[in-house]
Amino acid sequence: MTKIKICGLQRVEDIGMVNKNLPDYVGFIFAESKRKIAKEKAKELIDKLDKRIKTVGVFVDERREDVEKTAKYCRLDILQFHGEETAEYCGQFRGRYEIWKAFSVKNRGIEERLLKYKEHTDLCILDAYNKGVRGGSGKVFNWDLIQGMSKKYKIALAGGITYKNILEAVGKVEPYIIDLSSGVETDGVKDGEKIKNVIQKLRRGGKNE
Ligand SMILES: O=C(O)c1ccccc1NCC(=O)[C@H](O)[C@H](O)COP(=O)(O)O
Repeated sequence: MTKIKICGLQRVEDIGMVNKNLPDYVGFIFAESKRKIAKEKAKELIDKLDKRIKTVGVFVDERREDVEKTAKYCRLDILQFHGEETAEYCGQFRGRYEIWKAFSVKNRGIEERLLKYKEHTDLCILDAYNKGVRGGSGKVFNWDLIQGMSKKYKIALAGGITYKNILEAVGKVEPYIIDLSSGVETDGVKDGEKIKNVIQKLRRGGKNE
């Protein structure tokens, strides 16, 4: 069964929504973003989170010491690097945390990049390329560019996934995880109905619609 991550939680209400619907992972953005959260607030939310849900901290080109501080303080399970971090940088945290590295997909050259990180990371997130925006853009990329990739790499598919295209995404890319943020928001905040619908749709495979 494809796993699901809901990214960019910021409010106590968001925790209520995920606790009801139990995605496999939730993400907190510690980088510059409209979804940025302070580590103190993230900890407050994580303390209220259902223990069956794993926590992912999202960082962009952060100093190692600051990542360590935030990860320890919030007791994160997984570190997601969404910037220009090198494979060696990612590898420094390995063993203590699960390590995910995000890549924006522009062309078929993506596989060469994934190969460099394979030994140093646990999973790669394939996301849309958008000039000036690191993640959470709500834009879909051309999935043909990563055809067959999930056979060789452990992959999370991100970028513009919604209730409408989630099953097509799973069928075409066969990722280990589907990662969503914008697609479960209304007017820039997380929407409980959208979270429920998308998780049910994935888990029921489109049955009982
Ligand atoms: O979501 C953000 O605001 C963000 C900002 C900076 C770096 C990463 C960010 N998000 C990372 C994610 O894992 C998102 O879930 C992923 O990019 C998909 O987003 P969306 O296209 O909105 O579903």
